[in-house]
Amino acid sequence: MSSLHELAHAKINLYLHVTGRRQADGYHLLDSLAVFAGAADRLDLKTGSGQGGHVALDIKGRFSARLGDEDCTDNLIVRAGAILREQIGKDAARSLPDVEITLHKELPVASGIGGGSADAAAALRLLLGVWNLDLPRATLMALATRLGADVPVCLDQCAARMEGIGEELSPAPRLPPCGMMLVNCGQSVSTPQVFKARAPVFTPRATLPSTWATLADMVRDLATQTNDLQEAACAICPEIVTVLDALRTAPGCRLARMSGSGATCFALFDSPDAARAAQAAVQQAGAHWWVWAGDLCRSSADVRTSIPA
Ligand SMILES: C[C@](O)(CO)[C@H](O)COP(=O)(O)OP(=O)(O)OC[C@H]1O[C@@H](n2ccc(N)nc2=O)[C@H](O)[C@@H]1O
Ligand SMILES: Nc1ncnc2c1ncn2[C@@H]1O[C@H](COP(=O)(O)OP(=O)(O)OP(=O)(O)O)[C@@H](O)[C@H]1O
Repeated sequence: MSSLHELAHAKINLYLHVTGRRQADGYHLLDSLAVFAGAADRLDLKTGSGQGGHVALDIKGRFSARLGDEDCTDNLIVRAGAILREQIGKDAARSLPDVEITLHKELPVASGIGGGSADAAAALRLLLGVWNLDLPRATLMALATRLGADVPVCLDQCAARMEGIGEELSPAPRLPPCGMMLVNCGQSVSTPQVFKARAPVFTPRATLPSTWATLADMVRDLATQTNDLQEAACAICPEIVTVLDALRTAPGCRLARMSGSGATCFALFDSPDAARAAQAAVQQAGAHWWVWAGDLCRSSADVRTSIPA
């Protein structure tokens, strides 16, 4: 019996422009810069004795109750297993070992930091390894996109520019040293509801450099960009405004903004230590808030993934 582990890091949208809309299915076309924070869920996998590639899921951790009531067949981790079995076909799937996955759910659910997507991507990485599957990268990316628009970027967990509906990935500018704080007020926000509620205007694609040498350079550029979902999310969940106020007035905060479709907001600081130093002040503004401070993953060396390039 082998035991494997993967971290599923939080995805943060430093900016998010809605640039258009896809005719076929109404999905929105995006231009976004996704980065990954040290905050993460953890997946532990053990192989079982049976065969057929069944994925049994047990959920623990701070936010497990948010998923506990749901039928695990809907969980993106179980769906990742199903999509891989479907890809290789029924006959080949029959000989796959069954697995038991424990999800330690430490990221808030439906919160704009792609926790479910990161879990799905981590499950794909684990299952590819334990089932010894060698899928072409393009096939894997297509499967990931079927699981969710955020899943492709979560496969590598490297900072990337996301375009298309999120599945067209290109390298991000080189990131400067900095620290990050994440705050979630505890209210789940539905991604489709936020997309539906936004004003029907589009923002052009951003112009990005190849490198940001300093945080000041990055903040100067980010200040000219927006999260086009922030206004709609604030209307649905007004406590986001309180969170943003607390972040903006925190000592050392250089920029504060909402991530994804909310409600989680992030703030950038000069260093992880500067972010951690401001944590208590922000927590005071909302005792029930989830507040995390630390590092941004700045290169692939900061995350452990097992997907070949
Ligand atoms: C807002 C972001 O978090 C930015 O990174 C993502 O675009 C959302 O990614 P996700 O949660 O993986 O989204 P999905 O599960 O694929 O889609 C949820 C719903 O959001 C809307 N949706 C999502 C992505 C997109 N580019 N356009 C959309 O309109 C659709 O109504 C869709 O039914
Ligand atoms: N493993 C999982 N973790 C979190 N949510 C999951 C998981 N599996 C299924 N879901 C469902 O997916 C939905 C979105 O969850 P998630 O936490 O990824 O949202 P999000 O942070 O808003 O994502 P995004 O930033 O990609 O929009 C939730 O409503 C939840 O019920």
